[in-house]
Amino acid sequence: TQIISQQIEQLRQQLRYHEYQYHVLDQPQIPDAEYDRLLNQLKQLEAEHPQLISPDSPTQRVGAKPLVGFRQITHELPMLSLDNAFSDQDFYAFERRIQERLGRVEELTFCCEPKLDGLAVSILYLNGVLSQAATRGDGTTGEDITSNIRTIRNIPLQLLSDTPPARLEVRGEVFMPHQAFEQLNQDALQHGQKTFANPRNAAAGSLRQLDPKITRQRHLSLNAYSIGISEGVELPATHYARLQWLKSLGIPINNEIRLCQGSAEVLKYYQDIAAKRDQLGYDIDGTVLKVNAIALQEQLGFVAKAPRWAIAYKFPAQEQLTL
Ligand SMILES: Cc1ccc2cc(C(N)=O)cc(O)c2n1
Repeated sequence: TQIISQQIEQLRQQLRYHEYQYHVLDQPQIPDAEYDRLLNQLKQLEAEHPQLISPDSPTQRVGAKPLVGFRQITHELPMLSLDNAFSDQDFYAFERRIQERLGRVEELTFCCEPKLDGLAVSILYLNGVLSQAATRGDGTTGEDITSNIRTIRNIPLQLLSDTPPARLEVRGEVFMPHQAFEQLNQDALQHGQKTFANPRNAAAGSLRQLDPKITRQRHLSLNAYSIGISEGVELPATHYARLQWLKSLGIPINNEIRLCQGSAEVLKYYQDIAAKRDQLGYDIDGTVLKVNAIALQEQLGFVAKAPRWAIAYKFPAQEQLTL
């Protein structure tokens, strides 16, 4: 069965390539019917040779049996939330704080993207194979939703690289496009089931299904927005380049991501996205604006979320008594 296993491996590579062309580049090379034919051919071969089935085969998307509950997963790196700006003034103040902290004057480059209104997830690839996925949860601990994440068609079960990193944690937003949301609520109405108030709730409800066969029917989508853990790879020096790198591995990123030089371009981007908000086909609730250079990100670090309801009122520094 050496020939058979070669046939199976060749079909798997073909299917992964076409999934990448369709879901990541939005440039399918073959009609859907041809893709389905290849997938059915692989299913047939695997059915005849079950010992050759592997979890990263494109046929292994629909998870196993329903879970009885979700395992907890602790994120090695906390998944952070973002501070908010509500006006141009807030953005100018944000940029000024950064410049002061960096002691710089020249313009900053920002990586700008729409802020998807879904829910944040963490997906771990071990040697290029999708091994574990979790919800953001409270930022430190989330729920294991691996079997549900595997059913999302634009998430690759295996990275498109011959030399994948030993460990790569992809962070991104899972969302339900408007078309899928309308379809889901229509079906729910016809079957006397509860409808969802908005795509975000629908995505959350679909990801927290115990039965992956239900999640699979919900037509969710992922857009990656950052890298968590990475081991065994030299990452690019800017956020934008890292997102392009993820895309080259077969991880879908949003196609409205742009680099902007200085605050004027950033605020123009914000207006551009606001203007096209209703044509995107999915819900967004703003934009996310990040300093592009990773070295500057590391220099700036994070501010632990101090409570807004408490303040320490300090005494003036005491003059050190010289004895
Ligand atoms: C660091 C971080 C945290 C949450 C995020 C959330 C989104 C989003 N909802 O699209 C995009 C980002 O670039 C994010 N980046």
